[in-house]
Amino acid sequence: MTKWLSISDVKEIIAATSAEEVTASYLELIEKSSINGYTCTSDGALDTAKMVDKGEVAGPLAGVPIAIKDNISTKGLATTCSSKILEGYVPPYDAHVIERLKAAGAVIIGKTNMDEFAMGTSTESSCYGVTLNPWDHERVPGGSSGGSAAVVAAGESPISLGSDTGGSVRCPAAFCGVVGLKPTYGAVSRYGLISYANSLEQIGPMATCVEDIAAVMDVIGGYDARDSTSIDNKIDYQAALVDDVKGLKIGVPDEYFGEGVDSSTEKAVWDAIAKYEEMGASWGKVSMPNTKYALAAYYTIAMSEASSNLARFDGTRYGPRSEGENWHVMASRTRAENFGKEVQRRILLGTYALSAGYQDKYYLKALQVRTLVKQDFEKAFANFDVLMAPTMPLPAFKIGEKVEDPLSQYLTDVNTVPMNLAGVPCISVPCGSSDGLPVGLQIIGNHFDEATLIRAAYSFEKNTDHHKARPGEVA
Ligand SMILES: NC(=O)C[C@H](N)C(=O)O
Repeated sequence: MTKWLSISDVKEIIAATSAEEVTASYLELIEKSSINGYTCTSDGALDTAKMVDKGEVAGPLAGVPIAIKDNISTKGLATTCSSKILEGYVPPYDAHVIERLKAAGAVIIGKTNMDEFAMGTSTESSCYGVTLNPWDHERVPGGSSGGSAAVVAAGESPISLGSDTGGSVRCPAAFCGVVGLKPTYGAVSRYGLISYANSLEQIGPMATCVEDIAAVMDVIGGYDARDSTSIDNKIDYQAALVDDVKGLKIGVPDEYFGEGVDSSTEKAVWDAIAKYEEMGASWGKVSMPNTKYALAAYYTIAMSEASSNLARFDGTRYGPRSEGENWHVMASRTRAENFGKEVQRRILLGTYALSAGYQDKYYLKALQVRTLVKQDFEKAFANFDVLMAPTMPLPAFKIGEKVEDPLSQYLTDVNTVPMNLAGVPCISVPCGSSDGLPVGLQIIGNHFDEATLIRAAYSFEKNTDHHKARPGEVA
């Protein structure tokens, strides 16, 4: 079996052999892997595949393996958010997206490594250790869904799910040279996604091609009453797979090409925009003046929400418990001993931002900035169909390079956090390289206009070869 299969390749191989053989060969690849992309594999994967072969399970993804980020609840399969505090936690229920995938016949092959509680841009804060970037084992795969991107880039799963709070799907997709979509806020149910910052995050797919992104979205997208922010706005993702961008109006925001953007990254993105022009689209500059405040607002809001969401991990209900003479001592010891450094930093900063006397100064200010950022997008979409920018300002950095200086790591999120503040959809597609490392083109759309995003991304793929680049075998 060849590596780096698309969903249609997998289906062809299943037809010629069996779903069981396909699943078994992926499990074998995972077993031999040297990138530390998975936190565990699923014991039930082969059973599901056998059921597909017997015709007991059918659906659009019948027999197709999918890797799942470790913060998405999977019934009977450990879900730890790559944190010691959830060691041994096995959810008694499936997240909405998992229910949908199972009903579509997909084979949940395993859980993927991530930054602890999705807090990071490198997967280095995982309690399981970093995942290696398949393009260069000395570099990070991006984060926080680093495992989900790396296993697709390494050919260890055809597709995967990540979650994106401030770039967590798009950043690793860009760093690993795969496609990653963050849907409109409310397009995919968050039921069963362990919350980090719930007003910002969405579950999104990763794959080697746009076609597969659309196929997964058709399964996981749509309304779910169990998530109060789910919106009933059904999109036909696969119908948007049309190779035609004639007349498409592209806005290019200057603010996304600012200080610190790597020159080869910038060139790859401009080359992509020139390609769109050649394909019949037009482009113009657009100003998004509040972009410069987005990063500070994002981190204030994300940390505030995290400090509240993570209060539930206190040793009472799940995970390990430290000894203590009363509940308070037990809970604080459990938290101090089992949350990692980055998570503790964010809980402290978030608690501070929400505390009496500071709330107006930080949290409420950040919410006001959030409104301004949203207005920038509204104005831009009055004149343009999509916006384009580099997903990340630089290619994958070295493991350890930004560990001691968390601010320098936060700064790498400049181009991805505004979309989470605004709730708009965006996709990262491979568009070239910088020093042999993949570069991602970020295409941003208006609320619930995933169809235009998919059409733009698909057309690019049909007219270029960037998405076919694969990491060499790195020793
Ligand atoms: N979760 C994310 O989307 C990643 C972002 N870098 C953060 O740490 O918040």
